[in-house]
Amino acid sequence: MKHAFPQVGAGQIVGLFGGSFDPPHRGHVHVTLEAMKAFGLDRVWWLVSPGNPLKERGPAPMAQRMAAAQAMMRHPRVEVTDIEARLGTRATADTIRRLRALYPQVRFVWLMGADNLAQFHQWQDWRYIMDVVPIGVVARPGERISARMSPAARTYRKWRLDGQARHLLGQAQAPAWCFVNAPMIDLSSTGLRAQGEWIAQEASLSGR
Ligand SMILES: Nc1ncnc2c1ncn2[C@@H]1O[C@H](COP(=O)(O)OP(=O)(O)OP(=O)(O)O)[C@@H](O)[C@H]1O
Ligand SMILES: O=C(O)c1ccc[n+]([C@@H]2O[C@H](COP(=O)([O-])O)[C@@H](O)[C@H]2O)c1
Repeated sequence: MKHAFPQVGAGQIVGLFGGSFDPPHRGHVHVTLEAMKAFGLDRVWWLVSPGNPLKERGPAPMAQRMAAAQAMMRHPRVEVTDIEARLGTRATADTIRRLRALYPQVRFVWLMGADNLAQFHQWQDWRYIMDVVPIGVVARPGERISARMSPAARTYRKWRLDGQARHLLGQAQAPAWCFVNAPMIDLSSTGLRAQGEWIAQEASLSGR
């Protein structure tokens, strides 16, 4: 039986990779695999968001994005979930509060691309997030400098783990964050939407 909430053993390190996934693309898969390897994660959960609080445009319907994400990300240690819709949370800080209460034995790590670190100080309760979960940031084309110079990176510069210690991030006590310069993939959902690739990609994933 498929459980509504992912099952995970005590003591496991779970990377939370939140996104609109509108549509999902190979960049998301790449970040997931790089992060799993770099930060010593046991599992990654893709949190398909009901809607980014900072984006005005609402995403495509959840069922469509979930189906496409499940087809795109097939890996035994990665789970694609609509848990935020089930919990009724949208802001990441609220999701993390709820997940920590639901899974007290699990160590969560928040994962994101460098563009989100550049904007992180605009997120609701962003300091709470920094203070309770380690954060793994993966390089994204064109975003290296803006991320490193961002208010969040500067405020928390003392707690940045050196790249060489990245495999310790999953076990680190927050605040702790790490930026990895993995090889980058220059893909975005915006670009795919502009090319009308959403429909084409969905059709090819579902074998139509
Ligand atoms: N090519 C990429 N390289 C690194 N990180 C990425 C890449 N694409 C997406 N991400 C990260 O994946 C997470 C989810 O991103 P999202 O679903 O918004 O995709 P996106 O391509 O950024 O979409 P959009 O163009 O609509 O903003 C974010 O943390 C984002 O930084
Ligand atoms: O909590 C916030 O205020 C907040 C603001 C912007 C983005 N987020 C989260 O960041 C993740 C990436 O969002 P997106 O739209 O860039 O894929 C997704 O899980 C969003 O819910 C969260």
